[in-house]
Amino acid sequence: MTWERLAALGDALVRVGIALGCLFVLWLLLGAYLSRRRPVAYWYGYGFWFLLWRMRRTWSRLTLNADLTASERPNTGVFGSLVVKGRPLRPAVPLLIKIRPRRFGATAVVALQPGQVPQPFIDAADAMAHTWGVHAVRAAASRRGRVDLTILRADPLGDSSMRDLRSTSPGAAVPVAVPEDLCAEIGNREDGQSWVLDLIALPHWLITGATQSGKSTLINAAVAQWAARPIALVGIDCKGGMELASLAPRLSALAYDRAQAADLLGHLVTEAERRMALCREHRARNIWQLPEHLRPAPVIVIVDELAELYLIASREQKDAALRATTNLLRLGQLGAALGIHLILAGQRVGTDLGPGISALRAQLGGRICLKVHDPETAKMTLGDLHPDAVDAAQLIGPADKGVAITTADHFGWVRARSVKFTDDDLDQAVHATRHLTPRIPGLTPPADPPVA
Ligand SMILES: Nc1ncnc2c1ncn2[C@@H]1O[C@H](COP(=O)(O)OP(=O)(O)OP(=O)(O)O)[C@@H](O)[C@H]1O
Repeated sequence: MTWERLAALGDALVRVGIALGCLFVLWLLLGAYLSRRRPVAYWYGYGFWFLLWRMRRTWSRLTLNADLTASERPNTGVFGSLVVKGRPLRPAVPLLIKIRPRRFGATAVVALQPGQVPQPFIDAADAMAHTWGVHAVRAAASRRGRVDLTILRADPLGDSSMRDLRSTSPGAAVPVAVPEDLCAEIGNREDGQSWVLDLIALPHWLITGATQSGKSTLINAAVAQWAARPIALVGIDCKGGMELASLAPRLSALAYDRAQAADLLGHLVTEAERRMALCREHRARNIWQLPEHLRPAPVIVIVDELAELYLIASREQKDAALRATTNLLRLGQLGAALGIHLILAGQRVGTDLGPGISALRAQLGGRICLKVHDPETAKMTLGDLHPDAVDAAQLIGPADKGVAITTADHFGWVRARSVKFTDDDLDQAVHATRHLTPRIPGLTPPADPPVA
């Protein structure tokens, strides 16, 4: 090869090198622009591929260090009279497959080795998040032999700015309720989906949270949507009506103390029995199977400070408390199919409220636990359905307003954050929809604002 040809080749190589360098710089600049302006596009174009590379590169070491491997041969041996157990010499690494990008991060599936169970993978979710440098990893076993991983690239709950939740325009009368009316979108879930209170899927809810944790904000965000639909809202606020008074114009009834609550709940039990007879007569298994012209309005009973119904200071209060809590339990048992739903909120729920509280809790399939001060409330709210969620609930900090652990479809539970819904938003929604307030037999709408 002559000197000229070598020089020409060198020249060409330098030009290719410069072109590649320019492309690389352009690629970096585009990445920097997208990461600031278009985070989702950045994730699909850049972030996810870095994560994929990182997951593939670290998977074997991660499984080894976190004891997630199986052994191809038994890892016990007999030496004389001793049985020795050790680390397998040839560990079998479970397969990491189906790594797919998603808006919120990624999903992947772990194919377990024979003899492995999902629990160690669920426990090691934190180790995975640290290794891959992501916000969180959730592991759930939905199928035999598989563990589904949901990888969250960042905390999607950081922003709780209010979106337009009032999909049904307030003021527009809708004559007959349909099941979808019972869904209220109240915020964002950690997996990037909307946080929806769906009273058809889960008819009754328990919401716990210390003072200033965000209970009212969350309930009000739901109420604003229900108010715009043909749904009766009923309030029980034994703190003298202080919390629910702002809903009064749109409430079909409001009780300010335990005796009034006992009467109100008694009327609702009678209404449940009337609906039951109606369903029986028309061979319907729930109110949604009734002909439209006969279908009664769904009723949502909102109880603020549940403990106030249970705690008694004197013998006279005992009778009212017993009536109120027995009626509440009956509604929990009968209400779901009859369109009577319970949203029960409180700062503290514990076994000290009496044996009735556990029976009531068993009827409340939907759970929301905001920041609570005592482990028992977190356990009472989540422990019976999702024992592994109790620790997550206790990690919610006092500054995490509106952040909660909540019941969720296929995950079992998920972290979520409600929208920031202001008192002005609520006033607007309540006043724009007051003419939609349905009449329920036996209930009288509140006439005037309560006197505390
Ligand atoms: N999702 C959210 N994002 C930001 N701030 C929120 C959120 N939810 C609630 N807050 C704020 O937290 C504070 C307390 O909220 P809220 O009144 O709903 O709490 P609470 O649990 O009902 O309190 P209390 O039991 O004392 O009535 C309010 O200032 C509210 O604006």
